[in-house]
Amino acid sequence: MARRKIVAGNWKMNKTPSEAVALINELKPLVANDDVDVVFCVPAIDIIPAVEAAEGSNICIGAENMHFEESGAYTGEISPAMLTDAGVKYVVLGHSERREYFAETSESVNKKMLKAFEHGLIPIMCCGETLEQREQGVTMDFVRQQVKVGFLGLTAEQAQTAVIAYEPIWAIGTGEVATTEQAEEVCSGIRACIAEIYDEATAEAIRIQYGGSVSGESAPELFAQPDIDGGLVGGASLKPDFGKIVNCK
Ligand SMILES: O=C(CO)COP(=O)(O)O
Repeated sequence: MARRKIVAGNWKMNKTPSEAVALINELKPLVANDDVDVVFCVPAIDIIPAVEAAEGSNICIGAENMHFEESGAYTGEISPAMLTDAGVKYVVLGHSERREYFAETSESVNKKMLKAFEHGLIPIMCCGETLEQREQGVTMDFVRQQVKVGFLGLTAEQAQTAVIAYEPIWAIGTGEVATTEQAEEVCSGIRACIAEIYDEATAEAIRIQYGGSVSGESAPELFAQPDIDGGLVGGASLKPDFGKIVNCK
């Protein structure tokens, strides 16, 4: 069965609640497409107005992070139940910016992956190498390790519904998009890794996105690759260009 494409915007730390509503209203008609899963991952404070603004459209709202505990003394954090109660369907986990600036590790990402599934949230787990790692030729080893640890303890059934976003760190926000060959090579390697951990059926089902300077111009070729099932889009998800990315053929 063909995998359904999934195009997600990662707004990062952009847009106030009122700006979020305005942007969703602006982009709603541009991203209307029932053949693709369209997700807007927004800052925590934007979630409730974003869910309301997206109601009746094909847009699902995602979060950019969550804590791995149910509740408790974790000042400033957001729990999985808070997300689901607010109408969130997806959650980005282990983005390289969180790994770099907020000390996230593959182990903490794994705890979050397990907790997300307990709450029926679909995780979009990010992985990807630095420029230095690419130059040293260790990209695939590094990404495989991120995936293996991130997926520890997940059942095949859970793994099949998870989304992995391959985001080479050197391509994020730099305007330097990976070549189609580089992106496909790693995404197919990730799929092979899932087949090793689980089985072919799980590898065939899991959706793998590419992220890193995706634009309306670069998306068609990237998304046409056999192992790339859509994208996780930063900067361009805040603009009408996101409509082109969602609708690219
Ligand atoms: O980090 C990204 C999405 O999570 C990619 O960001 P850009 O599309 O701005 O490069």
